[in-house]
Amino acid sequence: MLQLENASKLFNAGTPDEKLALVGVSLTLNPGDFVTVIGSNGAGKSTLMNLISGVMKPDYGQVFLQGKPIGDLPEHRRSRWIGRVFQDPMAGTAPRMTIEENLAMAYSRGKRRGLGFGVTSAKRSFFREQLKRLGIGLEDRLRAKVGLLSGGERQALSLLMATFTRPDILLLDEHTAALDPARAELITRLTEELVREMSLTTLMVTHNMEQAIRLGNRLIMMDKGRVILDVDRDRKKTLTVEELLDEFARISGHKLADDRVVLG
Ligand SMILES: Nc1ncnc2c1ncn2[C@@H]1O[C@H](COP(=O)(O)OP(=O)(O)OP(=O)(O)O)[C@@H](O)[C@H]1O
Repeated sequence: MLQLENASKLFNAGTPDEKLALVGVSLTLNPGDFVTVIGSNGAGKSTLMNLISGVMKPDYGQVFLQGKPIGDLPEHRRSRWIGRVFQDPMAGTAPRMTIEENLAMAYSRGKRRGLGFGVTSAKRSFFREQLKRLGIGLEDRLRAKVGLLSGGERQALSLLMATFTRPDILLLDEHTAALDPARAELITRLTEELVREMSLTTLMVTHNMEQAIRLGNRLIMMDKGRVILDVDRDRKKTLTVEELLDEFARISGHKLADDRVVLG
């Protein structure tokens, strides 16, 4: 279980650029929750992800994972429990290393020290088996350099690397936004499959309203550093994009200003 308790983040305190990016956000993700996150530009979505993953610490409030405070732990210490996939396919993998070396690196996360990044034959067959699940033939290219893969292939690999150690929390940061529609659809399908098979507790930021409604069991809406609406499974089942946007405007007092919005 992940909990944010009254988490706030202030940038450039005491300067003319001071910005309260998160304002006392309290949020609980129950085991197996798959929560989609939408909001205006600058609403605080990335900051929320950064506080959870440990890229930055909250200025006030706390983050708890399985009941333990983790707000002071750096990102690398949290990475054994928290997997993250970014929008940029270049971000999650090491381009000069091979597919199997990348996988070995991800695999060693969260394991006891001393196991190293080495690729043993047992690991290799495990990796091959995992890659097969993606259904895009990467299992036959274990020794290919990751820099040679297409954006979609890299993103599929990043997704696998972020999930195959079964993290307590999976953070998806607009992870399909930089892909063409066909590849975005492939990554979305893989995401749904992996999350379902492993019952991963997932938080996914998206600019695609239709996707935000269709995926997962909860949807949260953010505006000006606050969570302004938390939509449950039942309401989500019947919600339309139009109703979602109307609801946003009703609660926030303004239209959803998202320059990358995709209605569906
Ligand atoms: N490192 C930083 N230094 C200063 N201000 C920042 C920093 N990171 C974010 N901000 C500001 O905090 C606010 C929230 O930003 P954040 O990136 O979390 O929003 P977002 O909801 O992810 O926006 P978008 O959808 O446009 O990517 C914005 O006003 C942003 O300019």
